[in-house]
Amino acid sequence: MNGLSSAVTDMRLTIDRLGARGDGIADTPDGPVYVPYALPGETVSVGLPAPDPVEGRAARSSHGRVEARANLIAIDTPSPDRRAPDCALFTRCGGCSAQHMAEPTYRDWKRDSVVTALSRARLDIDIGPLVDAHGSGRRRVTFHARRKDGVDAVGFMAARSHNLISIDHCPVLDPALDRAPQVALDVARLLLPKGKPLDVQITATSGGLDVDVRGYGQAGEGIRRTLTQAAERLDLARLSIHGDRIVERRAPSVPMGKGHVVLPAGGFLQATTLGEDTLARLVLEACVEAPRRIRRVADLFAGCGPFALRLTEIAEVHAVESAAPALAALDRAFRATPGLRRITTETRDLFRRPLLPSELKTYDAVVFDPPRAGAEAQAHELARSTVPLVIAVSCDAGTFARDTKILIDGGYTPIRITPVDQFRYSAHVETVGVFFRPGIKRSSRV
Ligand SMILES: C[S@@+](CC[C@H](N)C(=O)[O-])C[C@H]1O[C@@H](n2cnc3c(N)ncnc32)[C@H](O)[C@@H]1O
Repeated sequence: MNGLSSAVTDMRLTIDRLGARGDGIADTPDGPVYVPYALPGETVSVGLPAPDPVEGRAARSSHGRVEARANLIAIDTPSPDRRAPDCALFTRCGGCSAQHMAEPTYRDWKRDSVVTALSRARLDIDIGPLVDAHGSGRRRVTFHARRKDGVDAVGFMAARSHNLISIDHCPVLDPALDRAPQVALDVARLLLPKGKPLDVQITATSGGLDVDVRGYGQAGEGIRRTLTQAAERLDLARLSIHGDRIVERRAPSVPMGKGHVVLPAGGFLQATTLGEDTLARLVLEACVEAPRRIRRVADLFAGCGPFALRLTEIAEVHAVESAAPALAALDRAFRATPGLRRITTETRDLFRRPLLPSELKTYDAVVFDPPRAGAEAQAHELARSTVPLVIAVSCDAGTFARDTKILIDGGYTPIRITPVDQFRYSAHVETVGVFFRPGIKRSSRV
């Protein structure tokens, strides 16, 4: 335990544990103090800002304890679990929070976020080792673009601030995005004179770079012509504004299973190719290993079909999702790929209208992969259903734990929980949970 007096602004602390965002936490008699980039066992000198500034002030939690965020001044006794970061901008750039952790510490910390979320939900379930799914790196990046004092800048938000850090290289990106910072700057320069801050999303596709700009508003004829010329000069696959296609020079497609999906501009895509492959593999394995033959699967929150296009190799798939352009892209890919079983699609808001037990009864398996908010309404309906196999894919450990508890309270048994790391050096972790409803009869697997 550390001593913390409320009047002091500079102090020495010993770090006791890691927090969910990667901060070191010193447990003081007055409450936890969060120290960015500090590791357990380290003695650190920190500054605790006076109570007023919004950033870094000491705040009282709902339990009445002081939760303080300190600034790291110096690491007095470094941990053997500390490593040199890959990127010179680490600690200044807000993109990564964990480049300072040695591999075993990093892996334990990531896996622990799932363990902690499940134990907070009072669930005592075995959790598998973290599966690394960084692969060749992230295939999509969003840059912020601003004009300040007449100077155009493109980059990421600085850590704990609204300032922009200019980027010309990011080591967590796929090499196919090497020229993305320059492309973002070139495109932003044409649009920033309007005076609005922009987000420039760039995706590496089989056809080349796919660029979608947000924040600009309506594009008139003049700027459309200018952007079309820029797409030519920069050799882009496609350039769009708010998903409105300005020019498509080559199809911005990505392979999924045996199909090729032309991505809807700005639509959801798993962060890394290996991440998508890994999540889909875990989903497929669960179906193949099921105690009975899986003939019909509902793929809920299906996006543009990374699971459906692989599941169709073993079963008929009904893909449900709220984004119509994603389902249209899936349907086109399915129709263009010979030799697959049937895929049907349904545009539906699964928060408001989850599939009901009467609809679910025709499926041997249900996969759901919701946004961070989770699939609470759908989990409640599954809990009332007779679906033999449920596979929950999640990008948020907290809502995964909540939905898992609903399934278990509804009679499902967890078979395997696998954390997957496709957002290297960030606090994000994906989880795949496989659940069986006990008592399902074995059927012929042929
Ligand atoms: C995490 S993504 C997963 C997509 C897909 N499974 C994949 O791996 O690419 C979540 C998906 O849920 C969709 N979604 C968000 N809110 C929804 C809702 N209320 N009802 C149905 N789908 C929704 C999003 O459009 C997005 O495609």
